[in-house]
Amino acid sequence: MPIPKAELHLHIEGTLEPELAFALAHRNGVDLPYSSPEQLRAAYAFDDLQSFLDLYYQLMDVLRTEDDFTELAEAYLTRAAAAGVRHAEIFFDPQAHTARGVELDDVVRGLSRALSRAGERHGISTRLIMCFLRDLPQESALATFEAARPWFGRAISGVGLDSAEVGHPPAKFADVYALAREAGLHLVAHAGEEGGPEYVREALDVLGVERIDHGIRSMEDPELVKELVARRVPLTVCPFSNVRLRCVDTLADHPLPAMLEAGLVATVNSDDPAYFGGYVDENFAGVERALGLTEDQLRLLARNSFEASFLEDDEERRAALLAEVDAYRFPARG
Ligand SMILES: Nc1ncnc2[nH]cnc12
Ligand SMILES: [Zn+2]
Repeated sequence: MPIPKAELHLHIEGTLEPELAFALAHRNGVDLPYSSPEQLRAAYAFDDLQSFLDLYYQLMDVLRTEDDFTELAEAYLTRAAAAGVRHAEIFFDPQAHTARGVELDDVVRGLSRALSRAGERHGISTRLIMCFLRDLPQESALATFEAARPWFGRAISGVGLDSAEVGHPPAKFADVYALAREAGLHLVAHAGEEGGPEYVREALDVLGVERIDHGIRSMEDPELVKELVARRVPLTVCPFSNVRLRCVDTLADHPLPAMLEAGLVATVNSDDPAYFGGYVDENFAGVERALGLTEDQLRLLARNSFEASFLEDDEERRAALLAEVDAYRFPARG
């Protein structure tokens, strides 16, 4: 069994495997511009974040009903359990669905149904984080926030910020983050993926986020790194994603070892595993192989994932999961 871990950076729409996309397209009468799952998978060659997002938003069109969202999340949770995931904080993109005429309540109800069964079925505790699309105006995020209010503190635990980063700095969303803070929600944001370290700085200072999603470009600003270390702000790093979206040349060039060396609270996650070549266990195995990470470093990454998770309402579970990590024995290396 892979080492126990929390997955903290996972877009549920990014777990839509080609086979499920075709099954849902058939069920819902949606035409896909590909003839087979194999042909679709062959289109997964990206030049940058935008070229991925174009396909990601296009393929989402197959998700129409509450049941579709339940099936999507159930498939992820089944795969995540095999990856050693014991706690998952899952992103979703409400605006990408409501813009197509899918009701927010259907999305949340469908996802929640799978998430609420995950403890019993898969031994996984879960949280749901609603992301705002940063390439849309803040007014759209504000309207989404108000529509989602009935779910706060029940199905929805936090807000995040994703989609095209460059040209859409965190400060654009200062008002909606202030409201989310007042509502008692957790705050995270993608920053420093394609955008520079100034995006990370702004997410911390203006939005007041508790975690940074990606954050790899923080490494370009030593003062920022010092602050992230001192404040123990976690970074949810996604190695396969960074390579597939050409933020990093190859896995062997990934800054993860330097981040750990600097004392950052880095974690390893899969981002959009159906598109980027692997789930979180495969990301762990990939960095182990390409970067020669030691067992101590792998254990630290797993510990960091639970320490960075929003489990403060269940400290007993956090402690139990950390104890599982400490007791884990790695298989003999071949
Ligand atoms: N890696 C990523 N960056 C920004 N937005 C996203 N939406 C889904 N995956 C994303
Ligand atoms: Zn992401």
